[in-house]
Amino acid sequence: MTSFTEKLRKVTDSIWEANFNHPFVRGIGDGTLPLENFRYYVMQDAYYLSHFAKVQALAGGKADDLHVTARMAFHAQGTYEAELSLHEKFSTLLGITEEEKRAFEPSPTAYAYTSHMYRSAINGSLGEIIACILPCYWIYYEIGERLKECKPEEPIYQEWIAAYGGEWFKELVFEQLERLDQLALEASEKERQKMIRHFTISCKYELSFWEMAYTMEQWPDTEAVEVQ
Ligand SMILES: Cc1ncc(CN)c(N)n1
Repeated sequence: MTSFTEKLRKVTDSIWEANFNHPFVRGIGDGTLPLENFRYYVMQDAYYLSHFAKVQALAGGKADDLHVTARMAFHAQGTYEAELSLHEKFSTLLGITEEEKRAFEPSPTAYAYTSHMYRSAINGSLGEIIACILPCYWIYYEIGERLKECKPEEPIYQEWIAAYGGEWFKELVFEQLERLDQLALEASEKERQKMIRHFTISCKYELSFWEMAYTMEQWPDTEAVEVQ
């Protein structure tokens, strides 16, 4: 029998392919991505991850089972210790200054994606939240697997690939896949439909996030807007 997560993967396959083929992702693999774009990405992604960790913790608060609460807290800690510390390291290597960090503003896409996750965390069940945050785990895991054999010259890109192609990340991804399959079995049809919707929107936001970094997205220049 096809599992719920296998179905999710299948119905969103074209969005996944667009993620894999995005020039930002390909550019990490072959080393052609300008560091300026990666620098922009690191700053926006640090913002994204700091909210992702909070949503993981909020999901833990929705669990009936204390073991799941503890696991979600562990996942939030992993986001903080592993992923955000990697970004700290990249920030130093890329010369991102304290002043730049203070002046930082989330881009429209980073703001919208994190808002989408909070929406599921406030209104949704544990299953809905996991469905919403799963693309964040799963798409990066598959990208890590696909780029594993690539040898970009840039050491920062090598390290990024090694992080998402690593065993620690794989275990977390598979744990969440199993969890969501179990929650989907226990859920009503209406809840499963919401899970599919949250998951699909997040897959699209993952794609938008690459595009955001590739174009170094900015908010509209309000100076240029004439007030009538
Ligand atoms: C936007 C985004 N999505 C997923 C990941 C991988 N946790 C990430 N670092 N950033």
